[in-house]
Amino acid sequence: MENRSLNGGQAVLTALVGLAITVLLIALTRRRSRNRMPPGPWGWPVLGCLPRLGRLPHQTLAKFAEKYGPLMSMKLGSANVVVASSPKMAEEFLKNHDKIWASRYAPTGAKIVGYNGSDIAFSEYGPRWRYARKIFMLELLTAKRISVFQAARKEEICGGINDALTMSQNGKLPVRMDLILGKIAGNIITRMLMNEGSLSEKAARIKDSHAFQQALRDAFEVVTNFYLGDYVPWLDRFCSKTQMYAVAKKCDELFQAILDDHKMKLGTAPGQSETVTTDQNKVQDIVDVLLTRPRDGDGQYLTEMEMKAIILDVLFGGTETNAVTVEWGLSELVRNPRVMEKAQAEMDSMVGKERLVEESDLPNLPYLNAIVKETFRLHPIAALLPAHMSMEDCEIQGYKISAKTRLLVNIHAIQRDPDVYERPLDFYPERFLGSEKDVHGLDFDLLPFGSGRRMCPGKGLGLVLVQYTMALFILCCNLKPPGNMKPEELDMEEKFGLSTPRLNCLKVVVTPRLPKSMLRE
Ligand code: HEM
Repeated sequence: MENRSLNGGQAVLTALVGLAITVLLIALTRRRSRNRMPPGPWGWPVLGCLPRLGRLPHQTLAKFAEKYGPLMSMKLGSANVVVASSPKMAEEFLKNHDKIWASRYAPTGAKIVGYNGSDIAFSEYGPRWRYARKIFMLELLTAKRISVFQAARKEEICGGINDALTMSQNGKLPVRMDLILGKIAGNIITRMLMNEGSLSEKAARIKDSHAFQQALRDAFEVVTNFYLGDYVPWLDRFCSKTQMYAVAKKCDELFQAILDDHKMKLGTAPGQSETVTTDQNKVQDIVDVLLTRPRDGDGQYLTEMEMKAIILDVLFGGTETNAVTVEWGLSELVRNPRVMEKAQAEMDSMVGKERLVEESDLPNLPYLNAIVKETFRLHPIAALLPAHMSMEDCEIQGYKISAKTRLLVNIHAIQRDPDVYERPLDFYPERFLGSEKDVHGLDFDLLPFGSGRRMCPGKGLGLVLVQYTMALFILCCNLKPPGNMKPEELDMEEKFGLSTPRLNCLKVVVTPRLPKSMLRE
């Protein structure tokens, strides 16, 4: 009897000890995961995972995510980096914890060319960034200003198509579309910045000069090129920055000349707009607006340096993005004649062949819009969003991520997620017909412009540029691969960078669908 009650007591004791150990283990596991970074791939000493990223880091990171999950962490050099690779994770960072992650990591090249973080794209989150971004969105790129330059866009795109047709000699010769599209986008954006009517001869020469185009290309390279000091800061002193400073100086001289020219015409200095009389009938370009905007109620105004940084943002943001996206879009149409024929049929039935398509036609062209969305999905300009940075510690999915961690959102992986998109690698615009899904930053599985506080402030202009350029090409030309190349043989290899262009430029033969004279209407 005594023995039995002893056994019973032992059993209760054992159960209690077991329970205590279980509770302790659960508590420990929870605590460890609270203090733990998300899982991720191994890295080398000093360089971390950098050598493992390869030529196309967005694709490598997508493969890592298949193994380690949609929230990964790793060291790139000595930098702590987290990578979000699913729509849910993108929403966690860009919506649920947006404020914490709204700062930006600025690479050295961007700091040097971008006036040490005075621009919008690479500046840290703070009052000056908020101020400049507000002006950018509410004063520079208003719907009204975008619409005022409608005729300029049409003229430049028609001019580019005309050039392509002339160069191709009725389909005999292949044409480099990167050059045609780069020129169209560059001309449109510089006209919005520096409208012809407001330029002196000197400034007009600067705008059209080879030196200006070259300086912008060089600056883009400086911002985009890999720089080891951005990842291993103690190696910074051994890396040469001479070239970066030379490019920055060249750009600054050109931007200063543009400002000075406008100032001379307006008779003003920044922050002294009270003295300015502007001709109400003249279309104000972006530089005019920057120079003539009155001081704010609290006495704030943009310094000349900030204005030049904004000019750089407009040139960078508005040119490469548009040209690269349209080049991908046209590549897909060349590779998929079925889609091209369907798009041309829509164009013929909605617009006809007696006139050119107008921007006001765009809402009535659902298939074209689906093509543009599908292009943004398969070929996002920012395959990885430019690195965001956390301003304080942040807990996500039970993982504790420390302040100053860099965030990469893998848009490439998200927009090819087989759980979201059936046959994700196919170019199939029909998937968007009748769907509410759009690119405005609310659908976390389609984020070509990002989302949240850092989302692209040029989305309205960017969309219309891509849609309208595609529309005019679809209406006015036939594009085919050169020689005996079959459409499906066109290579679609990517190059990694701030934008994600084609590795090899698109070369096609171009023939007219409409009389060439219509392009000069
Ligand atoms: C096809 C067109 C375009 C695409 C796909 C595009 C895409 C993007 C993306 C993905 C970002 C980063 C968002 C993030 O970090 O979350 C961005 C930022 C930015 N874009 Fe665009 N963009 C386009 C056109 C434009 C245009 C036309 C402009 C101006 C004229 C512009 C100016 C900017 C600026 C200033 C930023 C930095 C915003 C910030 O950091 O606060 N973009 N864009």
